[in-house]
Amino acid sequence: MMLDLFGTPVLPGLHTMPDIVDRDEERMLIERIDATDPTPFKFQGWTGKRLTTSFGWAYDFEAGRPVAAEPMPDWLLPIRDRAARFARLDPLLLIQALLIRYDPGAGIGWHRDRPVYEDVIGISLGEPATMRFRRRREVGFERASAPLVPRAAYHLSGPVRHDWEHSIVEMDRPRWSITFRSLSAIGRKTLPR
Ligand SMILES: O=C(O)CCC(=O)C(=O)O
Ligand SMILES: [Fe+2]
Repeated sequence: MMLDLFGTPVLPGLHTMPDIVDRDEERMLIERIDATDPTPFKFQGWTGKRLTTSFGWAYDFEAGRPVAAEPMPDWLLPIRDRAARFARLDPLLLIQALLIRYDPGAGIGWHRDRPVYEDVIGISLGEPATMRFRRRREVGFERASAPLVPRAAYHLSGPVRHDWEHSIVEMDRPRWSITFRSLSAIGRKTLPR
């Protein structure tokens, strides 16, 4: 994380916590993610190298809307509860889980998460990575970055979630992530019940 002289996060709304899972849990979660048979992210005929499985809700990028997905499996619920405690949220508010496997050569391009979602809490597994952030300014972009430490959690809320875009550069070695999301006010109006 970028810090100023007083150790204050430069990106308001970004919070991190080391070791939200231990090494045994990391191994278990990676096996579980792989066992869900994650599928390539598809968008407008383009197939990405990033493999994903969604629980709770999935965002259908082709249709441009959220669709219901399988409920979160039992093995994921204690992890969701831990993520919620870290973010100081009621675990039941985390209605979506996205499991991602980044094979070598896979990354994620510049984006903001869909507006139907509010809080984003991520857990990094496998290879260390860097999350890059940028925000448009009158001239060019303001930029920042934060390390994604294996087994650590990050929470994107407020300005870093709404005003900044984020991306992860392609890596040579595999990384997995689990992200949990709560609904936004827009999402509460949009999602079918
Ligand atoms: O892999 C990660 O930690 C981030 C994934 C991400 O930005 C997303 O799914 O929107
Ligand atoms: Fe994202």
